Amino acid sequence: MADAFSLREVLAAFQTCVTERREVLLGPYLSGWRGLIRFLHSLGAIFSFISKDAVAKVQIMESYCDGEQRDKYVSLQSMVEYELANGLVGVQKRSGGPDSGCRTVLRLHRALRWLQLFLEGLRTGREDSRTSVICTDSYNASLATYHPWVVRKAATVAFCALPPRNAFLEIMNVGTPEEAVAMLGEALPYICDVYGITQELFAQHKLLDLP
Ligand SMILES: CCCCCCCC/C=C\CCCCCCCC(=O)N[C@@H](COP(=O)(O)O)[C@H](O)/C=C/CCCCCCCCCCCCC
Repeated sequence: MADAFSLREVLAAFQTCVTERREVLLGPYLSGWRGLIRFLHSLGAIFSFISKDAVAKVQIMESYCDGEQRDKYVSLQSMVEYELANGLVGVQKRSGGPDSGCRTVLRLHRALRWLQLFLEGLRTGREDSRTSVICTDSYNASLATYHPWVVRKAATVAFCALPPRNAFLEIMNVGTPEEAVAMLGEALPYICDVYGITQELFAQHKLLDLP
């Protein structure tokens, strides 16, 4: 099936994100997100409010990457430099203008922290552990801080629909649960690396609290 989720492709995308100069390339970064969103779609309509928001953010970034200033949106580093130098990042409050690349990536970046915690929880969890609990714990330790009550509530209800851990590992399309766990062990360092570089870059430029 052409559109089926492939953890291998997501892994390859996050792996090729980071250059030798420790820059994060936006092309593979967004293609990693596209792969994750494809997986989210396969989990059913209850997750559609989450995937809609993720798709919207990826689309904003794709429009910058394909737009007139595309050469400034090759990497996170070039994007930050360009948007800061040109006063495109609204550091005080949302201006009503188009969302900047920095603000949009920040939302995805925070979600990447959730993903890191969730995949680590899945990888190290017991066979009989509940995916919904792993997901809720990871969410509460990361993204939930930035979400209003109503979003937190809706997200927590949706998590209850997640299949048990082994069924979840099977739908990841990698093979047996053991093979999926091994692949998660391979994937996580790349995701952590992308997260760490982005965190440092945004902290350095005081961009971690963009409204
Ligand atoms: C390796 C395979 C297994 C794991 C596959 C996981 C697939 C996950 C795919 C996508 C993750 C969703 C990313 C959501 C981005 C949310 C960004 C955000 O925080 N947006 C909020 C703030 O935006 P602004 O208003 O400031 O523009 C927005 O309010 C959010 C609304 C929607 C709710 C977001 C809930 C996020 C829950 C993340 C957990 C996803 C659960 C997936 C279950 C496996």
